[in-house]
Amino acid sequence: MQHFISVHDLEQPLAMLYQAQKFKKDPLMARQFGQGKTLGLLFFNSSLRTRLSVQKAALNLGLSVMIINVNQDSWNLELEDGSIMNMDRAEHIKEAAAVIGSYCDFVGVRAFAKLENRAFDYQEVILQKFKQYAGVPILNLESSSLHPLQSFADWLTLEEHRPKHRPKIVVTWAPHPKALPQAVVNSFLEWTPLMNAEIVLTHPKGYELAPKFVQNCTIEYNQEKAFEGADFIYAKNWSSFKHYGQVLNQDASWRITTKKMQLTNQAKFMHCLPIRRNVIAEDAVLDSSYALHLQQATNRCPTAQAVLFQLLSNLKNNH
Ligand SMILES: NCCC[C@H](NC(=O)CCC(=O)O)C(=O)O
Ligand SMILES: NC(=O)OP(=O)(O)O
Repeated sequence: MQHFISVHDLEQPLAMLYQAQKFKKDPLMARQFGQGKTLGLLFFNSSLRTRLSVQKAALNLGLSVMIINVNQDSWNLELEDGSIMNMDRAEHIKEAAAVIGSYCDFVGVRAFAKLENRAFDYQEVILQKFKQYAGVPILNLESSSLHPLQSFADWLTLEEHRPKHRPKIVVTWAPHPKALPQAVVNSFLEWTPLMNAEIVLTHPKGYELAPKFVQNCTIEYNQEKAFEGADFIYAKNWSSFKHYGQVLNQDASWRITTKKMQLTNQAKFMHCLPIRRNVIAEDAVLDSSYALHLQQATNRCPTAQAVLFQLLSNLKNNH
């Protein structure tokens, strides 16, 4: 694995899962593996879990970590080729990526969708330019359209709670006041073929996702019907893909409640966090024994560690 941009970069997904399970049991089992190597982490957007879990995973492997909040701590970056840079952007991504690549052995990048121009967002311009100009492996810390580190932690969490039968996983849209990216839900759907489960996606009309992400799931517009017999409820808000970046409704009847959870097969509740309480899901759901959101967050460490371990192994083999 040279880069970790999406699930498609995994050469042996099951081996990665086992590696994450091993790191969960014994986080320091390879504590010198990364000695002398440096991981750079670049954030164009806010983060709590990704920032801390990747840092923790790196420290467990003996890596050095450097973090920068781009646009706040450093210079505003120009992304367009050939632009005349006489406005507010002081540095071009070509130079910035090359410089960072010369200081770091690999680089993690978080750059959310701006939700203004669908084609631009889905081309993953920032990530691709880093890949092109940094000259080192790139790690996706949530890009415009994908969040593979989250999906990997979700997969580990699902495996820890897998019922004896083939589970039914329902991915449900839930209301939110702001326009959010589609990255988490796209990415989760992209990882579901690894999960040996029936996947049902439920959302209001107008919230259809990009066709390439919904090939392995059934779409059910009636949320209550979708919940019947579910073993896992994965809640997430996203803004419209079709009417790109728009909030089409904030219909509170889509909120996850204990009453709705009773329609399921004693389903576990999942969310990637951060979550707005009593908007996406009510307190009683988040404070219940069937809520897995904190376990998902915990699992961000061993899964990130497995990814870093694999990238490091590849680096070492190539030198
Ligand atoms: N990394 C996990 C999710 C990040 C982002 N959520 C947010 O921006 C929530 C912000 C808010 O609730 O105001 C998203 O949906 O992609
Ligand atoms: N779930 C997740 O990626 O959280 P952060 O946005 O806080 O990193």
